[in-house]
Amino acid sequence: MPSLRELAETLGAEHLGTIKKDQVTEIIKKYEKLGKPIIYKVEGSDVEVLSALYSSREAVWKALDSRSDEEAYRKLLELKKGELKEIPFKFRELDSLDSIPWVKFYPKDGGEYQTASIFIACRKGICNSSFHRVMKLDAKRCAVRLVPRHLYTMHKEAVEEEEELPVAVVIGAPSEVEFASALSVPFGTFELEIAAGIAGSLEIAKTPLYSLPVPARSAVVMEGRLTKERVKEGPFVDLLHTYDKVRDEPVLVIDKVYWNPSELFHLILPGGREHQYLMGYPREASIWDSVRKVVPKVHKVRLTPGGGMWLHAVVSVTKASDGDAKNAIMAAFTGHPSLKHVVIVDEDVDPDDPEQVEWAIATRFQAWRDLVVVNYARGSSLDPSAEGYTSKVGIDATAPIKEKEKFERVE
Ligand SMILES: C/C(=C\C(=O)O)CCOP(=O)(O)O
Ligand SMILES: [Mn+2]
Repeated sequence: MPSLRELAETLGAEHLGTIKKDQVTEIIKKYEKLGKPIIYKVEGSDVEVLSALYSSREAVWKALDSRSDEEAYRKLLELKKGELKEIPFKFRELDSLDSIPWVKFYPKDGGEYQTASIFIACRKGICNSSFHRVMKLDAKRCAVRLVPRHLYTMHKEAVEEEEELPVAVVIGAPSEVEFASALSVPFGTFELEIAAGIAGSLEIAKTPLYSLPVPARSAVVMEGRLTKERVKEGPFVDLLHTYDKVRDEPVLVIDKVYWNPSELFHLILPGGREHQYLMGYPREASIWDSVRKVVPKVHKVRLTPGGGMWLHAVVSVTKASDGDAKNAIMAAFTGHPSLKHVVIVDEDVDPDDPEQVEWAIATRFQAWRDLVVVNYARGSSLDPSAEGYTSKVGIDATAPIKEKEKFERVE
């Protein structure tokens, strides 16, 4: 399993030296457009940082040691458990939270944040690894956004039993760990074992205070406790490039901060390409898996950038019967419950080309026949237009099978 440093160097990372905190956002944005990873330091910290790593589809393939979407999707979907090999904990202790880089990425963000922070917690025999953004409150305390999934449940149960939840926060973990921690696997499946399955095996070390398993080849590990205390977290620019609202979220009290200087710390630009690929790519895999069960062939699944690689998908398929496209719409919504709008196109339309997709809607779609609307569905917490429920829309922009000639795209 290559470390983030090895992967970044393979992808031709550019070394930038030290940059000022208020330049971080602009610089990452610039290099994401170029599809080039960068290695740098942020003023005030000795920790070496990596950004713009997953800023192209090819970089994601490389990270997952794959040569196509199908190969990468299969690795993410297999959910095969691999061996966790324990080695000694060799990190060096840092003075405080202030020794690592913290960045306020956008003017109205609620504070300085960590964005590549993976939380590892174990409780009652179940371990979990998942991404959660962290907002710094002071030298010992942070606020953590717990989207209602597994860590949220573990913390809720701990609070109900009047306990705190010990956690390890890992930053700069190998790619397989990052992608596995962005997956939506059943509760009880430990994402680090899935990362080990993707990579073959995974070296882990147990943290000194709480004995939590962390990837040994990571840059920073923090040990702390998720408490019952709540504070305002946010606003914070999310995948959709809007300010996610302020919520009351749990306080994380930090006990120890450790550093492994041979690995690279990771800062992900909120709402940037890397954020979209890391969160969206596993959901593409899940849509692909769901749709391929109901149509003869799925050619491409694209969670499109305008929808934050989260709310909008275009899927190209080969149909066996004309009703297949409607089933593909329903399958896509099942594969990714946060999906809001999906367009199904034929194999002659490229989902990567918005003009071709629009052409398919213009020439092959009739709303009375091809529009699927599902009201009062569960949508994404990120959608500022949703009020409790979401309306989901599916567009069947495929041509009738028997009339291919009439709908031919003439080049
Ligand atoms: C992907 C999410 C946050 C982010 O990375 O900004 C969480 C959104 O989860 P929903 O289930 O769509 O509410
Ligand atoms: Mn989980």
